[in-house]
Amino acid sequence: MTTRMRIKDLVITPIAFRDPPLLNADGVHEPWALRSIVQLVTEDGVTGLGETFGDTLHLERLAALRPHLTGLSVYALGELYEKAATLFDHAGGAISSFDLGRVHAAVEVACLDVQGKLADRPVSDLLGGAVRDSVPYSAYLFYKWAGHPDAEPDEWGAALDPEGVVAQARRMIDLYGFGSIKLKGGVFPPDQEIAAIHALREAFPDHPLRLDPNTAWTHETSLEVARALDGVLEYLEDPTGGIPGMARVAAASPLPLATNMCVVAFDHIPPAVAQGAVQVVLGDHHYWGGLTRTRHLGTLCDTFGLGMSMHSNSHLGISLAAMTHLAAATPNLTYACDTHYPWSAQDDVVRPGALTFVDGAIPVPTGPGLGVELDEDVLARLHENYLTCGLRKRDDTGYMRRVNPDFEAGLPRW
Ligand SMILES: O=C([O-])[C@@H](O)[C@@H](O)[C@H](O)[C@@H](O)C(=O)[O-]
Ligand SMILES: [Mg+2]
Repeated sequence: MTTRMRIKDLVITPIAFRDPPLLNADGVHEPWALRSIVQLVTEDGVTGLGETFGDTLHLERLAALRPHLTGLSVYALGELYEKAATLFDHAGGAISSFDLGRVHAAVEVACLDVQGKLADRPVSDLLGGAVRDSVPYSAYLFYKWAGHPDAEPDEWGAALDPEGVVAQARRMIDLYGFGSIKLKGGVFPPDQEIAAIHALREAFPDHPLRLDPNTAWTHETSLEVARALDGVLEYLEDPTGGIPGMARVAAASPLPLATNMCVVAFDHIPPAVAQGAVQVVLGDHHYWGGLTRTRHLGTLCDTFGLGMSMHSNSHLGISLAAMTHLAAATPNLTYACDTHYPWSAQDDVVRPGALTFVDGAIPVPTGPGLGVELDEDVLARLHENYLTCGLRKRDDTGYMRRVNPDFEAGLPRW
């Protein structure tokens, strides 16, 4: 094996970037979002990039895996998975499939970036080849405060009622050209969120719409909302919790149900399919063990007649590039992908130019690997933010409670 293929080191840099006060069922986003940037270096000095979570437990797992990567081929993805599974005792139940997937994904994406660079091919080619030249994303709207407490209002302003939500949609669509819209719900009583969806429908008659309350509703409320928005939404995302709960709603819902909460690992698929719990799975390579495994998820969704869409959390451009290659190579990705990118674009670690929205879609990068370059100066600045911001784990509920001590976190809320 040539040294070009063998892993010498994995450099993991935790970072923090500005995040607006976006509201959700758990609370509100803190002023900083955590992430980490992965640089996988081969013995010959080829570097592969990855972007992953930044919470302490995940960073500790990556640090524990790091010495076991030395000498491994960047092509040995099966061996990589087995090493991580053994190290964290997946068979003995010490780590869930979901958490193992998170760890594996962090390294796998960087391996694919190296593979692409060695072969002088884009990552989409390594995943079976792009079936589309560009990947559509949706405008991901959030109820939000005008600014963080004790800070100036941000450029997006407040969105706390249907008018505010429509104004946010208009700004985001003017800036990026998105052709479909998702509203993060679970924040206000359901009738207010139904009113916001109707306002969006009136303002944007041709945009497919989605609503995602992150399990804030009971079975009865979920069905009431599904019936009220029948013919208005393309799907309803995670109205209630758990596979059996979703199955109960799905049995009577006129709308298809989607999830990124009750089906997040391969072992969730058999019960979800057997119970008819969901009609659309939102894949996410950061959860599902990387790009190759999420591409396999696409095939499984196709096999079982499930639609496929893509989930997002706060992220930067390395993740956006990876998502774009994956979505480009997944034929049955039947919906525009979610992305938080407009909320964090100002702080990107990727040099400008490789990823640009055109009419709400990202043209698939054609350069070798992920096709993006790291800006080391921005990385250093965001790492400094991490060192000084004091956050080590996302805590939307704790932050909300510091502002509003009466906030009740229990779900379902309505
Ligand atoms: O960023 C948020 O507040 C979202 O609610 C995120 O945490 C979810 O994971 C996600 O976007 C979703 O679709 O559920
Ligand atoms: Mg969701």
